[in-house]
Amino acid sequence: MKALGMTFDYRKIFREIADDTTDMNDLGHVADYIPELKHINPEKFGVHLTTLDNHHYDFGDASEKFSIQSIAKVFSLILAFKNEGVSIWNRVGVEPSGSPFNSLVQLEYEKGIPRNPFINAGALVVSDILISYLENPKEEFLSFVRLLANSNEINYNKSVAESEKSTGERNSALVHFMKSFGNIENDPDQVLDFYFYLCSVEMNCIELSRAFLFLANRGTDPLTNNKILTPSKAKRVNAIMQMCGFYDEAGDFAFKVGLPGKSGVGGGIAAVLPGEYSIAVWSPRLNSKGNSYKGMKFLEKFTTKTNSSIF
Ligand SMILES: N[C@@H](CCC(=O)O)C(=O)O
Repeated sequence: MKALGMTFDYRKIFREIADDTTDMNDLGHVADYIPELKHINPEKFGVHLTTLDNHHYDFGDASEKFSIQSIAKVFSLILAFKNEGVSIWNRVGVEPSGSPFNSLVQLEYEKGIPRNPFINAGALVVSDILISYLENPKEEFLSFVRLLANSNEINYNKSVAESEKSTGERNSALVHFMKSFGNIENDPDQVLDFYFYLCSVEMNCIELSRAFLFLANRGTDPLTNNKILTPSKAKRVNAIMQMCGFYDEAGDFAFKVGLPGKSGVGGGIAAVLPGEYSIAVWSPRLNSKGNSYKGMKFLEKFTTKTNSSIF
């Protein structure tokens, strides 16, 4: 476990891996099912690592904002779990789905209870839970992400949210279908609107790795001492990331990288090594499963070179 207590020049390692992965630069495609995301420069690449003792290492476009998309599902889960407690698990499961993030098939068999909070159906239920008890869901969610990242420079991208809304038929089908099973309490349009906005949040690798840092430290932000989650809840969030954080490629990510993490179709990946660091990578071209092509490979090489893994 861990990086075996060794000290690494992480920036040098980042450079070496970047040089080593130039043959992958053209592999994969930028997500285009959300029209606004088509415009991203596919060549972008950034990485940032934050250690528990406040050391920072970056490379490339680490300070450029991008659409975090499904990575936001970790923040919404944390906010709901923090406030709602274990009753959340009556409405959403914790099993890997083994199917695409926007699949409808399992929901029919499983009577409207999504497999986990990171497939779209599960994140829509979590959005519904948040709407039920937050007075101003959008404002409060954004404040929470800003608190985690220790930055007030984080915002929704309205054009991305509205663009996804205009092509969001499948997510709309998921909400209505779950409502028919009684697993959505609020107005489906309100749930969808909140969900599209939270997916549209823009952050850079520096902010993302900062926001995930408390998950590497048993639920407490090591730099502010802010207790975000209890150690037990932080453990559970990490376990869900490990099992369900990479669509139907979670097994592959565990096998090759060996860290709990979460990806998004904007090309971002955030991951943590408990007791040591959090890391965020961004490269917009996606593989056929919807994960960042180069981001996955980069992290595989990184954890191999630094001998760091939870296993
Ligand atoms: N907003 C995206 C999120 C997808 C993702 O990043 O996995 C969707 O619902 O399709």
